[in-house]
Amino acid sequence: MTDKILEIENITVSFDGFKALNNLNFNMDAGELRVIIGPNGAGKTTFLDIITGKVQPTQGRVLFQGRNLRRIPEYKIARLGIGRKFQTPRVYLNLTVRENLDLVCNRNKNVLSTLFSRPSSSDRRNVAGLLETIGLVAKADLQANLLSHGEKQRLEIGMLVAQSPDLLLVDEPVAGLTDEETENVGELLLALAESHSIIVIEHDMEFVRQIARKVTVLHEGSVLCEGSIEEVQNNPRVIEVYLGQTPENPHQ
Ligand SMILES: Nc1ncnc2c1ncn2[C@@H]1O[C@H](COP(=O)(O)OP(=O)(O)OP(=O)(O)O)[C@@H](O)[C@H]1O
Repeated sequence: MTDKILEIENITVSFDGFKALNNLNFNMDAGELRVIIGPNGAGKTTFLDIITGKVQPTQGRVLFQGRNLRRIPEYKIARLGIGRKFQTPRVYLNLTVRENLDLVCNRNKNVLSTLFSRPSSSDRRNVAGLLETIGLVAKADLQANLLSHGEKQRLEIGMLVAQSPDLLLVDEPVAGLTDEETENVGELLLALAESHSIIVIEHDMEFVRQIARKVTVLHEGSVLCEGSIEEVQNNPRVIEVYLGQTPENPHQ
């Protein structure tokens, strides 16, 4: 048994010779909430793609709970316990919040039987608990198209959690959200982090400060540095990469 939920060893991903990931090494303990930042084109999305099996590495390997994911198809990796939340919410807009959650809580049944049969008492408990967790109890019977963007994001995170993943991958969850919605999503992720391992990719530094314990900075397909938000923000190489210039020498 390993206490590492994820180990990424010497991963390179080449697209026609261009290395989107370049000899990248990364690992994460079970139970961690890790935030990944990096300038545009640093390789953040590709990093998630190699974990979920959407992209196969040119070189290197990904171990999830000690298991090599090489050549395992995307849908099987999802079943092993890796859930991914994309940037734009993918909820069923014509269903209510509760129906959306019912669907995933009953994912072994088909859509029609889920909608037209009475959910079992354990399913009801699950859905009630999830509604509570995502803060949408009062909106449970509202159609999802009437939710705000932030509420849709929270609903989709709830749908992901309903599938009981061991590792949650969350891609820019607060892009386009108001400050209040951003804070709500942050609180939700912090609550989920008590019982899940989570990787969040994010640009919004205010949000990163709200949720981050440990931050990994990607640059040109490799890990530039890791540490607390303060360590990372004060790292001269990070400053250089973000500003695109060498920081001024304070002694000059
Ligand atoms: N399928 C592909 N074919 C060719 N190049 C690609 C492909 N996917 C990504 N890239 C390139 O790889 C690099 C890393 O892309 P990636 O989307 O992973 O970066 P990112 O850090 O997520 O960027 P952003 O913050 O802009 O979303 C970029 O230069 C991108 O153009």
